[in-house]
Amino acid sequence: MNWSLQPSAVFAASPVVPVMVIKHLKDALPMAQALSAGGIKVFEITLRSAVALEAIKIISEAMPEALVGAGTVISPQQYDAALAAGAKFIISPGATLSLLKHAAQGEVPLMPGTSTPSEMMTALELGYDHLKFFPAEANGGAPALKAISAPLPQLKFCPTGGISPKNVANYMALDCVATVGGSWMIPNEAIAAGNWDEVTRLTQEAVQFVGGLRK
Ligand SMILES: O=C[C@H](O)COP(=O)(O)O
Ligand SMILES: CC(=O)C(=O)O
Repeated sequence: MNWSLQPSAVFAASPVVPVMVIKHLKDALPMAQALSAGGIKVFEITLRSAVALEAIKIISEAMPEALVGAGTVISPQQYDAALAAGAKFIISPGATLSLLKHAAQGEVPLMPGTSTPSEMMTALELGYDHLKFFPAEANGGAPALKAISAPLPQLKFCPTGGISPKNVANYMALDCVATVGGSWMIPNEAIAAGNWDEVTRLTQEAVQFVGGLRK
């Protein structure tokens, strides 16, 4: 890999990676600023909305110090589009061979989503050792990740999907976990109401709590 940034730097940047769904472009900057005010330095903007690429561009330009990446990238074409929009890293819910091979030749790191030993071994064979464990809770949560990762100690994970203050400590207790992804600090009601102070408050709480659980 000849990436401009190491995935380990993305995992190290914040104890929590906010999984952002931006439906309206007007929310892009206020959401990123509210998260930043709460202590977040890394942003995963999911390509789940029509304005996502534009949101990546706006936030990257306005906050050059921020590590702005794209999530829900499921094809080589989307990898290229996110890169062109300014994404510094790419996250996927899955690990197709076409995406793994494409990103291995690309400029920015891909953190593919995996949930089985075979997917993890395929990713490792192609040079990927920083992976997402997705969807974490639905796949058995921290006990499952502990068991799956035991024979694969080379791998580091960012578990995502169903993580909340109630279960996050179970993940952070694992040697293979230094950061988790989630959307609990960006509730839909707060976004709809433009209640960015609430997003900052929840983010501060999350960063302090999860940061305190780092080893
Ligand atoms: O698909 C869901 C995202 O990965 C975030 O998951 P979450 O909303 O359960 O935190
Ligand atoms: C959920 C996830 O991993 C993604 O949307 O990229």
